[in-house]
Amino acid sequence: MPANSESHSLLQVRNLSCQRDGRRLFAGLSFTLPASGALQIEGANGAGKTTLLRTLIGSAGDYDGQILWDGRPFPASLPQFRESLLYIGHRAGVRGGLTPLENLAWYGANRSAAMQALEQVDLFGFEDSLCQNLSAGQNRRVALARLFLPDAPSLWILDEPLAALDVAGVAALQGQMAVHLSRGGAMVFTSHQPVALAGLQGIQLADFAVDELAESAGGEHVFG
Ligand SMILES: Nc1ncnc2c1ncn2[C@@H]1O[C@H](COP(=O)(O)OP(=O)(O)OP(=O)(O)O)[C@@H](O)[C@H]1O
Repeated sequence: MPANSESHSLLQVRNLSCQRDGRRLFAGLSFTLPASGALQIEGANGAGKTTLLRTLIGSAGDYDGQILWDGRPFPASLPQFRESLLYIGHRAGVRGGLTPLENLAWYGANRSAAMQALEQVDLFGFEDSLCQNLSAGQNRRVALARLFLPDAPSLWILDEPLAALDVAGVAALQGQMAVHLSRGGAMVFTSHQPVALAGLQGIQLADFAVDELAESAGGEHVFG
């Protein structure tokens, strides 16, 4: 089946536009993300990357255009979409008053799976420390450990996953992203840094900004 066929697409975005505080962040944004597709959203600070991700996960309903999951539009498909979604936001969702093991348990991981995931992100020995006593990079690793759990959901939406990671952490994450894609998973993420990932496609949000002189419509992009 061709990667860009309607039936094979996981996430479809059609003519998406969004504004905040009277300012249009992006307009005419269309893309299709199939299984094994990876898309990096790029743009300057304040360009609207986080707003776009929050729109894609169904947390911001004030947009124009259409978002479809598995061929069915939001909001009707949101329950099925959320079953397939692993979202790690800017603030990473790590509870400081819990340990790394307890944080992963909160997401449903058993002790054995959580320990293996924490080892993968090089947090062995820190599993019982309170996260509020760990560094920024270690807390980011706790959040990212969810990507190393078995049976991770098929769609990853990640806001700045590389932020605060050291060189080894970036390499480990890129490796796990490649594994996920090889298993038929898909991902959309923001990053100000280049990400080494075969087949990775990119969108510059500035290309979808609207100014007073010209409305840019980027056309349909198919990634995978
Ligand atoms: N709820 C909101 N109310 C008003 N303005 C908002 C809201 N959310 C975002 N904005 C504005 O929209 C713009 C885009 O914000 P966003 O966080 O999406 O940018 P970003 O591209 O992710 O930036 P960065 O690279 O700095 O993280 C900013 O100017 C921000 O102030």
